[in-house]
Amino acid sequence: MSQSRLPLPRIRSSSPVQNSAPGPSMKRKAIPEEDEESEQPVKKLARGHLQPSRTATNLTRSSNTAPKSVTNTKPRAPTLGSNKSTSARGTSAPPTNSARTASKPAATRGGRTASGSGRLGTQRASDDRCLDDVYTKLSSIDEARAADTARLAAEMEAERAKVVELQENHHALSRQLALSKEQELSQRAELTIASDELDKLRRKHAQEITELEMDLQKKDRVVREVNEELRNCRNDLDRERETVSSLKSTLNHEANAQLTLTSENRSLQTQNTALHAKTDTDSRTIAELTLKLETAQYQVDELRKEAMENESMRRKLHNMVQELKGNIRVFCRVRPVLPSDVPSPVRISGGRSESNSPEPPSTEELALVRQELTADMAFPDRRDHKEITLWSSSESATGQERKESYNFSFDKVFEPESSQAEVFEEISMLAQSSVDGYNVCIFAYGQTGSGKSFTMEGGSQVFRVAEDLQSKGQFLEIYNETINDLLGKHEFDKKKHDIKHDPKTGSTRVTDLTYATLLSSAQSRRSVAATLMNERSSRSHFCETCEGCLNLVDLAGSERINVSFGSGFGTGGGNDKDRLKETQMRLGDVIAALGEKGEKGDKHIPYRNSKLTYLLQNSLSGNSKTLMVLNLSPLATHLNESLTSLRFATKVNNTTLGTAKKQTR
Ligand SMILES: Nc1ncnc2c1ncn2[C@@H]1O[C@H](COP(=O)(O)OP(=O)(O)OP(=O)(O)O)[C@@H](O)[C@H]1O
Repeated sequence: MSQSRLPLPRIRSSSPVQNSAPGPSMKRKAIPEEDEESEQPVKKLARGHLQPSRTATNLTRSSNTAPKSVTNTKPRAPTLGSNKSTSARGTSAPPTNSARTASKPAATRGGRTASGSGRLGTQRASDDRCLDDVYTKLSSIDEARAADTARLAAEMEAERAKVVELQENHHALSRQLALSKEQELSQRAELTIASDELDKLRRKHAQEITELEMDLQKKDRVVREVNEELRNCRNDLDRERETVSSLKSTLNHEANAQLTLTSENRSLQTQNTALHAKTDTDSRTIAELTLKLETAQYQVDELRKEAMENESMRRKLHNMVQELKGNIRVFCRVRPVLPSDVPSPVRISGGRSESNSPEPPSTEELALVRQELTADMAFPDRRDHKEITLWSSSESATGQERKESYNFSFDKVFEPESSQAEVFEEISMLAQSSVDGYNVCIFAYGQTGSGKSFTMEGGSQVFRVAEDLQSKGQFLEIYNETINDLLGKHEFDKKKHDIKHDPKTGSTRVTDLTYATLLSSAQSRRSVAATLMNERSSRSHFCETCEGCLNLVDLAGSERINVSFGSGFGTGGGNDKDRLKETQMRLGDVIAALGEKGEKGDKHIPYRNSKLTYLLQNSLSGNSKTLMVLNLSPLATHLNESLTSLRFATKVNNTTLGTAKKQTR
């Protein structure tokens, strides 16, 4: 009963629902759904109708859905009469009495008959009231239903109009669809044709592309070649640019130089103008000077003539002086004490041999040691420097020290402190004679290490005269009675050299000797050997000859040969020693014979006894000027040797060679 009091308007158009099931609640639910379903397609159709420009496919779909929608939304005709079970509620007419009667329950009627009449009457009255109420309600329901029906009819009408409209739309759309299909077909045909054409075009294009690709490859190659060429061109260009830039800089440089030159040129032109003016002045001066010069030249010629006459006079006088001095002269030179003369312990410990002090010796200590080492000698002639005195000390038989003095006098005595220049000063006087055309022989004599070579070669001063004499010279050494060409190709040349004298001219010649200009080349090849006595000892007799003008003789060590060779050399030493000593003796013999000849006049001179004396024959004869330089060691240990040398030199000094003759060529 409570369900019958639900709001009635909501069940007004539920005729299809009436068939379905039992409860009114279900009816209420179904109605809105159906309404919505039936309304939705209509809305859709309306939208579809409003969009007729859709594609053919869309249109087809729309046409498929449209009829369904139409079907669904087709308004149903009222089925009031057809549904018997709902006819009472489906119609709007009020229910009839018969129906009301028929609807009275049978049980109610039977019960009233069976019970009491009072209670039944009451009961019937309330039932009637109820029934009246129901009828009242029913009549209001009927009214509402009638209103609903009218509204539904109106709605149905509207729906029908919509359906008609939709159908029209549908027809229009169908036509449109057909048209579209036709269009589609024609378009498809066109498409096929277009596709064929496209295929053709594709093939054509493919062919064209192939050709183009080939062309492209060709062009690529060309491009590569062109690129390569371009690169080369760029490189060339870079090089050209560099060249251009360097040329530009050169150009700039040159331009600057040109500017400088131009300015210099201008200044030079100015100078030139000034110089021209000066030249004019100078020309005048020159003319004056030329005149003066000519005058001076005349005077010079006059003076030259005078000088030549004076020179001739000088030579005569010089020769006279030399002759007055004697044609054989002797110089004596004492060398200084050398550091090598000082014993090594003294050199290291400074003279205090007992001390191991590494300190070098003081100057005073060294002077003291030197004094101790030096022989007792003096040079008394302080003015002319012609004397030397030596003292020897010995023990007397009584055991007392006995001192003996020895005085010697020579043409010149040089003290240890004498310089090479001083010695040369004196020697050059004689050497000058060779320039004047005399045969000159200068030989150094003395014991080993006494300074012969030093005097003859030191500073090459003597040889300067030789160079003045003649540009060429011969250099030889006599070693073991064999002549060795010092300018030859080998150290000891194999050639046999002979000495040739020309009695007519008084000249001497050695066969197969090499001529040369330099003394140094000869000196380097000289046979020099270290001996026990001397660090640098020449054992050869060294001679230079030049057309018999000047002979410079550096003799081998004299008396000390015994000492130096005796302990210093092994096999063969004795042979050398004997020969050297023999040479000295032969020279002494010749000089002694020359001295005696001076006294006797017909004395035989043994020149041929040695190579050296034979070579020097013309220089040692009465026709030449001879100088013997006696070199002495200052050491006390060499005193005896020094005395022997001094005695030999005195013998030579006392020798008279006669008058020298001038060699004319
Ligand atoms: N006046 C001097 N002043 C300084 N040193 C000298 C002097 N004389 C000689 N000497 C030195 O003494 C050493 C020996 O001299 P040099 O070689 O001239 O002797 P030498 O007589 O030619 O010897 P040898 O006969 O053995 O050839 C050399 O070292 C030389 O320099």
